[in-house]
Amino acid sequence: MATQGQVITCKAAVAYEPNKPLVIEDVQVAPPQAGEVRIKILFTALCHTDAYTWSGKDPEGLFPCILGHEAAGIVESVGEGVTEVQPGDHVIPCYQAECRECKFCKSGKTNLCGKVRTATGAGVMMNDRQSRFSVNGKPIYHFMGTSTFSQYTVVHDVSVAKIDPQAPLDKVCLLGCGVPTGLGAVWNTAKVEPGSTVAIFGLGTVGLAVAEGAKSAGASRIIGVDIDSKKYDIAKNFGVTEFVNPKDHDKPIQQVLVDLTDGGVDYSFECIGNVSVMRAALECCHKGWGTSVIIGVAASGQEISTRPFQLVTGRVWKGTAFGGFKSRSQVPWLVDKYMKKEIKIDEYITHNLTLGDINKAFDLMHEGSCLRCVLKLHE
Ligand SMILES: NC(=O)c1ccc[n+]([C@@H]2O[C@H](COP(=O)([O-])OP(=O)(O)OC[C@H]3O[C@@H](n4cnc5c(N)ncnc54)[C@H](O)[C@@H]3O)[C@@H](O)[C@H]2O)c1
Ligand SMILES: N[C@@H](CCC(=O)N[C@@H](CSCO)C(=O)NCC(=O)O)C(=O)O
Ligand SMILES: [Zn+2]
Ligand SMILES: [Zn+2]
Repeated sequence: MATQGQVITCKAAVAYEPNKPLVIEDVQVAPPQAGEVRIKILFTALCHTDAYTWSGKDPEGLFPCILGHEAAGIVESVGEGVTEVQPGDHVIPCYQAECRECKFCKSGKTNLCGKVRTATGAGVMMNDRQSRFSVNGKPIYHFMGTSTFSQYTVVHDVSVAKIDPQAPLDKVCLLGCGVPTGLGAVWNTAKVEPGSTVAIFGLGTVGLAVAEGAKSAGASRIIGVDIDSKKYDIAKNFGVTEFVNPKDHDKPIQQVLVDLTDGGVDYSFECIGNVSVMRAALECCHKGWGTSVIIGVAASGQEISTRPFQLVTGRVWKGTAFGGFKSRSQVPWLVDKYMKKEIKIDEYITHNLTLGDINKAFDLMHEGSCLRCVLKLHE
């Protein structure tokens, strides 16, 4: 192809400083080096974690950078030694890598991968610890190893899932983060059994995907907890059977749930990123076996606490990244499940805009009516 081996100049949204509007720039994207893949990003959604890093509260946040990690595109070119994808392949970039060689991958105990994590946390590529992005010669940091708010991006080959070319990229881009995270938190991390009682704190995309996963796992009661009562109408379509607004109660929310469920829920999920809610989510679990899964990302400096007695008496506190899914192996499987209509995606997409509207898309994210906004990157 004409662009292979060449620097590509394209449009990208650059975050120069925390909370300052993103700037659509002409960005130079260097060719992929050994073990790297350059992807033409066609569609990207916004996730709450992009807003979190942009806010300046992420201890790994680096500026200037190109945010974005929930996307789909087509491989433009590959670097030396890349064997598993080739130009023209349809792919989803994966912020959680899967190398199949490191001690994490080999352990069989986790979906975390250690191969490129130090580089992705430092906003650079492994090979030369440099960025492939620049504006007028000045480097721009990568983000989460994906940087999908750009018409072209460079990622490590261990961070690319090759998917069915028939799958609509404007939909399956959501399988880059929020939907798998919620489904996997239920299926892989908690392993919810049929008949279980479940509480979900926060009914955004992640919480609704937890509801969808819990329904498919056969949970008998799925209690949604949100401070925005408007969420209940939409949440019913994802499997939520009861709704509780903490603002309607004088008692602590954990007590409300314990009273509602004869001693507590079997499983709870925190899908907000609020450490007080994380405590409530643990403490609303049933004595002896209740398990609480932390999904929300809390700001730098925030810490969780509870009485150790809560754990001594059998409650279990867990966390999950990308729902425990092994990215390169299981994202294609999730795409196939969507194609067979076994999981929802379209229902999470409430807005469609273009890259030029990205600041408006972030504004929308803070409105209760927006679940996922998908941006089209090319005309
Ligand atoms: N662990 C992971 O791998 C992973 C992956 C994706 C997202 N996340 C994180 O998950 C969280 C949720 O993401 P999202 O995109 O669904 O966010 P979102 O903002 O769309 O949803 C959050 C919901 O929580 C509700 N809420 C806020 N404060 C509340 C409170 N005190 N009590 C009850 N409800 C409250 C809001 O009304 C909203 O409905 C974020 O922190 C995000 O960074 C983690
Ligand atoms: N740099 C952040 C990390 C935040 C975090 O926990 N990220 C999740 C994914 S959120 C996707 O929307 C994750 O996968 N964590 C595991 C990892 O980063 O290796 C911070 O320090 O707060
Ligand atoms: Zn995300
Ligand atoms: Zn690995």
